[in-house]
Amino acid sequence: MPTLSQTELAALLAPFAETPAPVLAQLSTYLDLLLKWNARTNLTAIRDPREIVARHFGESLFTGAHLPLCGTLLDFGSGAGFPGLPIQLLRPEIRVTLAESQNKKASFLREAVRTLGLQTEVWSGRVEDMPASRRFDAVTLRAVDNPQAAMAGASVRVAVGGTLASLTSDVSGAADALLLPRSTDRYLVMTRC
Ligand SMILES: C[S@@+](CC[C@H](N)C(=O)[O-])C[C@H]1O[C@@H](n2cnc3c(N)ncnc32)[C@H](O)[C@@H]1O
Repeated sequence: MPTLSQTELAALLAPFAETPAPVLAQLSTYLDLLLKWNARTNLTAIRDPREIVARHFGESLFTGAHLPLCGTLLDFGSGAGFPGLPIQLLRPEIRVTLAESQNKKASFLREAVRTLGLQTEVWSGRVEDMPASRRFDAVTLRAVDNPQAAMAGASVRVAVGGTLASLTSDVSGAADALLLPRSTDRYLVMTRC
C-alpha cells in the first residue's frame, strides 16, 4: 500500500500546480522510496509524509509550472531531488541534470531515477567541477548553504537568454518574485540572464 493515496496527494498539491494522474502515481512511488531511505539516512529533516508532499513536492511542482519553455535544466544542490525531480516528472520534455555533491544523496537520486524509469542525469559531485562549457537553459536553486556563493556558481551555468530560478525568502532587487503557496515569506524568484 502506498503511504498516501493519489486522492490525498492531489489534494495536498492542489494549491501548487495541476498535477496529472500519471505524475501523481510517480510522485507516490518517489515518496515511498524517499521515506524508506530517510529512515536510515538523513535525506530530509522533514519526516511527516504530508509535509514532505506539501513543502518539497509542492514547491518543486510550483516551480516547474512557472518555468518558461526550456530544453535543459540544472538543479544545483539537488539533495533528495528538490526541485529538479518533481520538475522532471511534470515537464518530461526537459533534459534535467540533478547535481549533488554528497555521495549518499547522489546514490539516492540515481536509485530514484532508475525506479521511476527516467533518463535524468545525476551529476555526483560539485557543480564547479562540471566542464566549464556546460550551460543550461534553466538553473534551479533551493536551500543551498552559502546562498551568495551558490547564486554565483549557479549564474555562470545559465545559458545566454536562460533563466535562474531560485526559491528564497530574499527578494531584494528581484524583478519577478512569486509568493509560494502556503507561505508568507518564501518566493520563487526568476531572473532572465
Ligand atoms: C540543504 S540541501 C537542499 C537540497 C534541495 N535543493 C532541497 O531544497 O531540499 C543543499 C544540498 O546542496 C548540495 N550542494 C551544496 N553545494 C553544492 C555544489 N557546489 N555542487 C553540488 N551540490 C552542492 C549539498 O550537498 C546539499 O545536499
